[in-house]
Amino acid sequence: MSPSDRSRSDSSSNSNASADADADTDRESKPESAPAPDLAGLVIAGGYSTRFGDEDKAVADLAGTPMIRRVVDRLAAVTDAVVVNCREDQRGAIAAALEGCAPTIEFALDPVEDRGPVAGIGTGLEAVDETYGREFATVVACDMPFVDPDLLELLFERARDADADGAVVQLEDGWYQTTQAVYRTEPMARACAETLESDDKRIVAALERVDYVTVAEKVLEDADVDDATFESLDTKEALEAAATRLE
Ligand SMILES: Nc1nc2c(ncn2[C@@H]2O[C@H](COP(=O)(O)OP(=O)(O)OP(=O)(O)O)[C@@H](O)[C@H]2O)c(=O)[nH]1
Ligand SMILES: [Mg+2]
Repeated sequence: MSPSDRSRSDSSSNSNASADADADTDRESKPESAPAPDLAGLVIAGGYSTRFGDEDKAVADLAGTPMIRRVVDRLAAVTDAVVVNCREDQRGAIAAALEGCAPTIEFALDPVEDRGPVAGIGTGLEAVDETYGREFATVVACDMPFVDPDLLELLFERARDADADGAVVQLEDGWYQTTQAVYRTEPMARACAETLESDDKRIVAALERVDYVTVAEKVLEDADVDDATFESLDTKEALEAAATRLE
C-alpha cells in the first residue's frame, strides 16, 4: 500500500476542540531540548516489503546504517520511549539493527500477521499505553529514514494545543500522511481495533473515527521542515538513490 491514505473528507479538520491552556503552560515550563514527556515513538515495520524484493527493508543498509535505526535515531530527538511493531520473525534482525540506540525500545509483535498497517498501529499503540503510559505517540513507518523531528514536534504541539486525538499533514493533493503523524494513544488504538472489524481497513478510516486536526503541507515550508521528511524508500532503486545523495 501507499504510505499515504486518500482522504474521504474534504474538510480541513474534524476537530471541534479548543486550545488547552494548561497544556501550554506545561510546555513552556520545560527546556526546549528535553524530550516531550507525554510523547512516545511508534515505528511500524510489520509489512512484507514486497516492492523491495527478498530483503526486509526495515533493516536494509542505507549508507552504513539500517533504515529503521535512522528512524529511531531521529525519534530520539523528541522521545526517550519507542515501540517497534513488527512480526515475530523480524524481531531478532531488528533488535540487532537497533542495538545501542538511545531511546528505550519495546517490541510489539503482531498477534496476527499481514493484517495491514492499521493492525500494526493498533498493536503498537496498545503497547505504548501499557509499557510507557504516554498520552500521545508519533507513528513513523520504518521506511522513512529522513523523518524530520521538528515536524513530529510541530504535530505534537498542534494535537496537544487543540486538545485533539491526532495531528496529520494534509498534502497538497489532498492525501493525508498517516504514517508520519501524531495520535492520542488510547482513542486511536480503539479506532484501529474498530477499523479492523469494518470493511474499510485504510488508516484514514481509523483517523476518521477520532477527533484530529490537519496541518497543511504548505505550513511545513514556513516551519523549515526537511523536504525529504516523507520520502518512503519502498524499492531498492529508491534506497540506492538516497544512498547516493548521502555519499
Ligand atoms: N504490522 C504491520 N505493519 C504493516 C503491514 N503492512 C504494512 N505495514 C507497515 O506500514 C508501513 C507502510 O507500508 P508500506 O510502505 O507499503 O510497506 P510494506 O507493506 O512492507 O511494503 P510493500 O509490500 O512493498 O507494499 C511500513 O512501515 C510497513 O512495515 C502489516 O500487515 N502489518
Ligand atoms: Mg512505504
